[in-house]
Amino acid sequence: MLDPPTTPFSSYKLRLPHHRPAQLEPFTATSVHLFFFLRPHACLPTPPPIPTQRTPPSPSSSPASVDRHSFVWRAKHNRTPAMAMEAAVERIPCAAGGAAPASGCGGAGERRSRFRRICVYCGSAKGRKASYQDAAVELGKELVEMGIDLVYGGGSIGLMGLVSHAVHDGGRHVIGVIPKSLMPREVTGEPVGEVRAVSGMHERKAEMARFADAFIALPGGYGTLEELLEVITWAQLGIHKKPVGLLNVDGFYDPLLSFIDLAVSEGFIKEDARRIIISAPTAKELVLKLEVKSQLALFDSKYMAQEPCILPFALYEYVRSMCPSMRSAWFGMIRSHTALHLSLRPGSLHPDLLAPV
Ligand SMILES: C/C(=C\CNc1ncnc2c1ncn2[C@@H]1O[C@H](COP(=O)(O)O)[C@@H](O)[C@H]1O)CO
Repeated sequence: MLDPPTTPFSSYKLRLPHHRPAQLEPFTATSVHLFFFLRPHACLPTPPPIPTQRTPPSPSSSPASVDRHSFVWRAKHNRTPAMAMEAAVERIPCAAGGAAPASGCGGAGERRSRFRRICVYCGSAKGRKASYQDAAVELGKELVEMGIDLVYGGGSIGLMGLVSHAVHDGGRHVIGVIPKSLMPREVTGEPVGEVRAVSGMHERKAEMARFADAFIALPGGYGTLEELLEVITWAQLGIHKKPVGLLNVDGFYDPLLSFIDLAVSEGFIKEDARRIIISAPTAKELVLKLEVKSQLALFDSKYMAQEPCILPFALYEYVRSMCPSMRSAWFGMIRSHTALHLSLRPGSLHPDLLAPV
């Protein structure tokens, strides 16, 4: 059973079945997929070989046929649901609501995220509202909490200074990538951490993107928007597969998101390209969503080609086990992510995911 929704997010725990057996739903044939979904990519087993003789997917698979399909898949991987669940729980980051592993969970320096380094784009000004500044510090602390290093545009002015100091003070590594022309202290202030000088703005953006496993934009101005839109465009073109997040502090990015939705409805941006952008109002939620998104991409590339019905069930199991207050956000993400797969196997989406959020 999960804690009531009033509990702070960081204190949610996923209960193992042997902790509260009476309150957990029985394992389903699909529980096993949680294991594969949550595993760090380095540990993923080799995907099953594509059979030479395949039955083509029926145009509308029933849930029963999906269960059968899942059962065959599980048999191939030779794991019981209990083994899978135990292993999966071990791998859930604590801040994501998972049970703390025996080794302990927390403290600066320990990496508990699948991301090694996140690139943060943000204002060289602080903005008018204190909430923007608070969010920059909160994001820095979240990176520390999750054991993630920072790459950013260098310098210590505005929100850039707040986030970089928070990460540096928390003991994580900070890389500032800065063009030589912006290096004078009177332009950008005194940077913390490692400073990498580059010849110009283009090289800077390429370097920042190369170092990062994911991107987050805090509120900012032209510079932030330009960096953000470029990295979204690169994702659209398939230049990278790293997740991109908007920290939508106090609805700062609502007008931009509305504009992008308009561009979708007017036929200038494709639906799936719209889904490149992940947004959340708090750093904790955003980092977690980016983790989920990153897992989705991994799961897709490893398994979807062979087993298109697995993903929706794996995700459903995953979300069901997490913080209730975030379920609707995740269900929305999963629904849109699986839209493509629905067209392959309509019966493969769990009915709960079809309900409005
Ligand atoms: C010329 C101005 C400030 C120069 N200072 C900057 N130092 C470092 N990085 C900067 C600077 N200005 C822009 N950037 C990059 O763009 C983003 C912030 O731009 P915004 O327009 O403030 O949103 C940031 O992510 C940096 O990478 C006077 O403005």
